[in-house]
Amino acid sequence: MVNSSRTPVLQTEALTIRFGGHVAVDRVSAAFEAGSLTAIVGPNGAGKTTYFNLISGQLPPSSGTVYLNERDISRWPVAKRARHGLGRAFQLTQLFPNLTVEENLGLVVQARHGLGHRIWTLASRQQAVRTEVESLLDTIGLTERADDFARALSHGAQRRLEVGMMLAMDPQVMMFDEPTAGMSVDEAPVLLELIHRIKNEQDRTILLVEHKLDVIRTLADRILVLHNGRLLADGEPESVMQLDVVRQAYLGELSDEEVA
Ligand SMILES: Nc1ncnc2c1ncn2[C@@H]1O[C@H](COP(=O)(O)OP(=O)(O)OP(=O)(O)O)[C@@H](O)[C@H]1O
Repeated sequence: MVNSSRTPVLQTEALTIRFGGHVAVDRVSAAFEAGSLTAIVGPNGAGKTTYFNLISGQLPPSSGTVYLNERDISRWPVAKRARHGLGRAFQLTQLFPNLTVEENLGLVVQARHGLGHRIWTLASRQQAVRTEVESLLDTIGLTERADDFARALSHGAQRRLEVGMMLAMDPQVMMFDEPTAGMSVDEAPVLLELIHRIKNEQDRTILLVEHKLDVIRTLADRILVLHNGRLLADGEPESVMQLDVVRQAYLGELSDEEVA
């Protein structure tokens, strides 16, 4: 449940981007708190992925602001946003196919420790990295596959390894754009369960672009509905999904004039 008295970790204020004459994201203001999972929904072309790109830094806004812990990060490049706690699954983290699962995780953990703990001895640093990698392997359910090459994993397991690599960066915010796209019916629930656990066990702020209503109902504390780049509704899933305007827009039955 979102507690509105807490300071948001992430916030967008009148965030807007135009492509020529087309406004793909149109003055979207929303705040996201620690420990919350927000699903961003809307018909095809509503602006969901573009909104994500503006938050993670792949696109610069035409106007409006993105705040991370109350700092204006609107003009920061992707890598700087990532270093300051914005993690985006399957984009910022790239697997090394010819390294093992354990080595992939170790690289990210090592990079973080190397930067943050220069005064440690080599031995204590190596031990800390090992312990953290073991814990990550357990979290993503790949302990048994630790010595396998990343390229040998199934699509679903590779996505879980990427989530593990993102977790290794210890982000405050985790963004997932249709995380189960292209997964088999066996693989999708495993990844969703992992996202659920991350949400429950850790105080992460999670943003999820998702089309599947059952997934949204299971995972989300809150739904943002985008339509033609505008924020059409924002609230708890059950009440938002009841709104006629949302049902019609979500199903694509509403003309642009009716929601303007
Ligand atoms: N780089 C770009 N240049 C021009 N138009 C763009 C660009 N990126 C997105 N758009 C347009 O902005 C609108 C929003 O696209 P976006 O991909 O964000 O929608 P979406 O809600 O994520 O859709 P889907 O559910 O189909 O992925 C679309 O009309 C799209 O064509």
